[in-house]
Amino acid sequence: MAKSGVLQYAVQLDSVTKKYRSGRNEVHALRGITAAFPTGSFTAVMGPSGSGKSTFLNCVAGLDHPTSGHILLGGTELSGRTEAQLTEFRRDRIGFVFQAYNLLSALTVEDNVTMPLRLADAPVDHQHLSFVLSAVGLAEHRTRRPNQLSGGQQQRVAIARALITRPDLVCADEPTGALDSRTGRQVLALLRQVVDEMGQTVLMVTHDPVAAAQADTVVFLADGQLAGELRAPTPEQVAERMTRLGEA
Ligand SMILES: Nc1ncnc2c1ncn2[C@@H]1O[C@H](COP(=O)(O)OP(=O)(O)OP(=O)(O)O)[C@@H](O)[C@H]1O
Repeated sequence: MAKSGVLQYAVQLDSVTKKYRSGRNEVHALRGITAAFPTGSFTAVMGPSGSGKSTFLNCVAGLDHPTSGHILLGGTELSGRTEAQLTEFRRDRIGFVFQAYNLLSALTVEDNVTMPLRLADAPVDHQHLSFVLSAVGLAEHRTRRPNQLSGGQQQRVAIARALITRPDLVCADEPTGALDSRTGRQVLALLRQVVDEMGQTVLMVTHDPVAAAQADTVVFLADGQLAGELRAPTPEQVAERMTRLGEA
């Protein structure tokens, strides 16, 4: 999203490579990725199985180290940081939404959502908490526990938890993978709303063309390299591109 006429990027990658050693073999999971994702944008990452999507997301989120290249998140260079610095960076600057909601069953909705603040020893901004809980439609359920919620509601808690620190980036890995299609659509609409109304930046890995079509842009990976992108995509265009990349 342009601010003061200047395009700002939440995430920038410059020539990022990742090699894994697997026995005697080297696997080139990422082969020189250069890309930039504007602040306030919603991007889906797609590609055939093994194309490097998870590696890409893990490197951007500071969960894994690139072998070479640079990643800037909110203007901060990730390389050269210690594990402790990366842990702190992730906690404060990145929100995560996974296929499995990863909620703590003994805690209420509200305590799950504020967990990242407690881990950071940061005070709870109650106004922001109420805003986030309302935004995800859980204001009425703040004292419930996860087992008293539907799958879609649990994913909403996870999204609220991802937003509570006002992160530079929300990383979503198959966020609708465990949901039926109707509930999945509601969760995607919420992610869309988070981008449009809160100005959040969302990067989402998905296998689902319908999910990807909610994004502003879909970037495709094939064999660890960028293989094009689609702006304002339709599910049909995404599915057709995936078929061409070798995945039905
Ligand atoms: N820890 C690891 N050690 C060795 N090789 C790995 C490791 N993690 C990933 N790879 C390899 O790197 C390549 C990219 O894997 P990655 O998981 O990023 O792909 P993906 O596109 O997310 O796949 P999927 O859609 O199946 O989840 C694959 O060849 C994979 O086998």
